[in-house]
Amino acid sequence: MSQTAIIGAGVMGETLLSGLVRAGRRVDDLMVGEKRSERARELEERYGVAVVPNVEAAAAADTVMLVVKPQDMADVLAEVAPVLRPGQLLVSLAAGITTGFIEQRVPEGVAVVRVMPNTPALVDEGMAAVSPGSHCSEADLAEAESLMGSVGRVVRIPERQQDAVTAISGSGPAYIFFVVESMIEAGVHLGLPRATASDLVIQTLVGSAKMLRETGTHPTVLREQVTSPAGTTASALRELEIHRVRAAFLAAMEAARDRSRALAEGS
Ligand SMILES: NC(=O)C1=CN([C@@H]2O[C@H](COP(=O)(O)OP(=O)(O)OC[C@H]3O[C@@H](n4cnc5c(N)ncnc54)[C@H](OP(=O)(O)O)[C@@H]3O)[C@@H](O)[C@H]2O)C=CC1
Ligand SMILES: O=C(O)[C@@H]1CCC=N1
Repeated sequence: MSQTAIIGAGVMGETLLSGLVRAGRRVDDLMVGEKRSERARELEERYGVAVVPNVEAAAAADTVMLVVKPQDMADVLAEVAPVLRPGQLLVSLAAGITTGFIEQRVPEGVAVVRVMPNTPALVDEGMAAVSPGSHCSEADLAEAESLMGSVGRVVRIPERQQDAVTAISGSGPAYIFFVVESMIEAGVHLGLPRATASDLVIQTLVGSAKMLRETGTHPTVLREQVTSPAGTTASALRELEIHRVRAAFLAAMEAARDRSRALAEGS
């Protein structure tokens, strides 16, 4: 079995690690590169995985997953590049960082795949979009897809779409949680106990998501089915239109897309 290293075990790195373990990857075939010793101890205790210096992880692994912040990527690549060799696969999960950025900093012949994951991977409902770099074989791409497929769905996309994907599915869970928070607060304003409001909103979200997935019906049709003439939903939706919520979503996602582009330039 090939060895996989995860460099950077924060929120997303640990999500991936836990998913790979749940999916049956042998802990002996996994390792983590981390710099904080307290965090290293925590991960060793929680998963029984070896936590080693980045250089050791990069030298030993067949596949190295880079899960550090975009702003730390250049430093980490400078640290591990001297031990990388042709035939290894680098899978970057960092927002904004292009395969070209990585390829310029590692030895020629090292394959690079760019991935945009999301946090629902924690419950095996992740959405990951993968794009090959310029020296990437079908087998490399398949390995990246297999790793990400352990924690959810995977799609292949051209790299030029990655910034938009980051704005939609990468950051997307945060928008959904923001809507959920807002609806719970509204329920509290309307006099419901917080726990009741929370239950109502979460089940409404889960039920609606399941309808979207299982019926395949367009969201506009599903929304219209809820909206009785001169009814309660029509009154609510009119307020959302007056407050330009649709336009706000567009502006928000354009801002996320632009931020992803800027991260590639190191800002
Ligand atoms: N969170 C999310 O929803 C998503 C995140 N991503 C991407 O995943 C990446 C990680 O994000 P996230 O997990 O949220 O961020 P975190 O800050 O939670 O995790 C980054 C981890 O990298 C560690 N780290 C920093 N420098 C080094 C180094 N030199 N060597 C080893 N480890 C290092 C950090 O340690 P320390 O804390 O000690 O600095 C931290 O544990 C980012 O590039 C982000 O764009 C992509 C999609 C979704
Ligand atoms: O906010 C971020 O930059 C990361 C990338 C996508 C989700 N979280």
